[in-house]
Amino acid sequence: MKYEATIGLETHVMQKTNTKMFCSCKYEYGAEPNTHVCPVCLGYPGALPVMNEKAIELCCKAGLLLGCEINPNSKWDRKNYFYPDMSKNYQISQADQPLCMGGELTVEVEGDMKTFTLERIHQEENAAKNTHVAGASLVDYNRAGTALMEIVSNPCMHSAEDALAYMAAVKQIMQYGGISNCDQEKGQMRSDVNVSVRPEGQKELGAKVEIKNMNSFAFIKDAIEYEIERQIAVLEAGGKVDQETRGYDPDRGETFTQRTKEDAHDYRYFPEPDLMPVRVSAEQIEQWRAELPELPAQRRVRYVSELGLPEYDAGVLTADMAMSDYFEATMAHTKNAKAVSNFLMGEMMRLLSEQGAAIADCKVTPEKLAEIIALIDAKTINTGGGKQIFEVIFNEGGEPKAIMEEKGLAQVSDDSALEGWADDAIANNPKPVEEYKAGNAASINFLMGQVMKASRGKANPGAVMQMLKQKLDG
Ligand SMILES: Nc1ncnc2c1ncn2[C@@H]1O[C@H](COP(=O)(O)OP(=O)(O)OP(=O)(O)O)[C@@H](O)[C@H]1O
Ligand SMILES: [Mg+2]
Ligand SMILES: [Mg+2]
Repeated sequence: MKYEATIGLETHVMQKTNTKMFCSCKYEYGAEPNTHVCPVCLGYPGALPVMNEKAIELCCKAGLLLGCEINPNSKWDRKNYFYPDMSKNYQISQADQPLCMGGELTVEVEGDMKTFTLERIHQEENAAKNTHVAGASLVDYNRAGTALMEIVSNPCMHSAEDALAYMAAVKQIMQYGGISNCDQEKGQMRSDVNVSVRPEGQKELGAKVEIKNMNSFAFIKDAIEYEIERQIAVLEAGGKVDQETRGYDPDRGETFTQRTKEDAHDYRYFPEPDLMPVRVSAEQIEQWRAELPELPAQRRVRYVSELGLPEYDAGVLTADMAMSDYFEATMAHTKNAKAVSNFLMGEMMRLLSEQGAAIADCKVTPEKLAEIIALIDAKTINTGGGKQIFEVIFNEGGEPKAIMEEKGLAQVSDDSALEGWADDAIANNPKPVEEYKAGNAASINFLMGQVMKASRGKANPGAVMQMLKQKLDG
């Protein structure tokens, strides 16, 4: 029998707010444990929560970026559970009236464009961080109460590849939108992965297994693939898949039972009596919409249609927001988009990856790159000279013109110098000369190479080619 897998993701994203969701404690990653806490986020009796407006703005903007409807009237609920990561014994969340509803995302998966739909995005507060050590569990409440959104997809994905493409797109959009840094190593983006399997053609979805709190894309891929196979094997053996929560063991590449059968009802949600409903006016939504940044997909289209870049370049440049911002900044000082793109995809990416550096710390500023390109366009230096200058500035800093002079990189177009090198190349290489004259046009490239070498890369290649042709053809 053939089976179809179905996947739905609940993606938790920590928003970039200065303070926590319902109190004025700061959140600082890596701070001394339990130093950013107060009666509200520790849940002392009688302490009253106060809503963080910035978090509401970021959640709504995330919704607008993902095509959601913004709910003008959402409300808060308590999700009750007993576990030390939430000392109040409930988490403030949104049950039936979330801030954002619906939404969708179109992404490329292995060459096909696919649209995945969202059920909702709701605002909630984060739980504390538990660390389990031998014989004990340690709790750090610094993270408790920080602003966290949950982006819930519909069960609309069918493979690990779908899920990864979806998550990568969500991450990119959150980063571009300034909603979150989505640093997975810092737990800023974590997903609960829901997987089920059904015989092909069956209408109802199979029982779902939820793998909670996954932050590595690689582990999510492995866990989904393992789980699909496991569930198919259960069905093939005539068994029934239990609805349960499973954990993923990265060392063994397997999932294992954590908790069986747990339903949303078990949490016993009830309305939060200490907070007013959230009212968002139509004017406010329009103002936020107007503030939204351009997304990678929109930038890609613009780079092709307005700047004339190849699709490939546009895709590479927009994949990383910092790279794309650098490209934009350079374009403020030059009109030569292709030259900028070539430098970024070539020298810049090579040097950054060789040195494990970040573009934000790069000594070649957008202004300096534009200046190097201007020197090339004016034929003051050739492209090779430009690359040398780029690398020097990248490593040591400095000014393009000064480095050009210091290294003697100014291009030689002067006829007498070129003529001397061309004559030498012809005299010393009778074989390629003969081949060229016999009709093998490509042989001239060897002679060209000799002249460039003799000039130590400084000859103007166009002028050299012209000079050689004149001598050989004439
Ligand atoms: N049969 C199924 N197979 C795969 N995924 C499913 C299936 N049914 C539901 N899902 C997915 O499971 C997720 C359910 O998330 P939701 O937040 O609504 O409930 P929950 O898991 O009970 O809540 P929470 O984990 O936040 O306490 C959604 O992403 C949905 O797409
Ligand atoms: Mg959920
Ligand atoms: Mg869940």
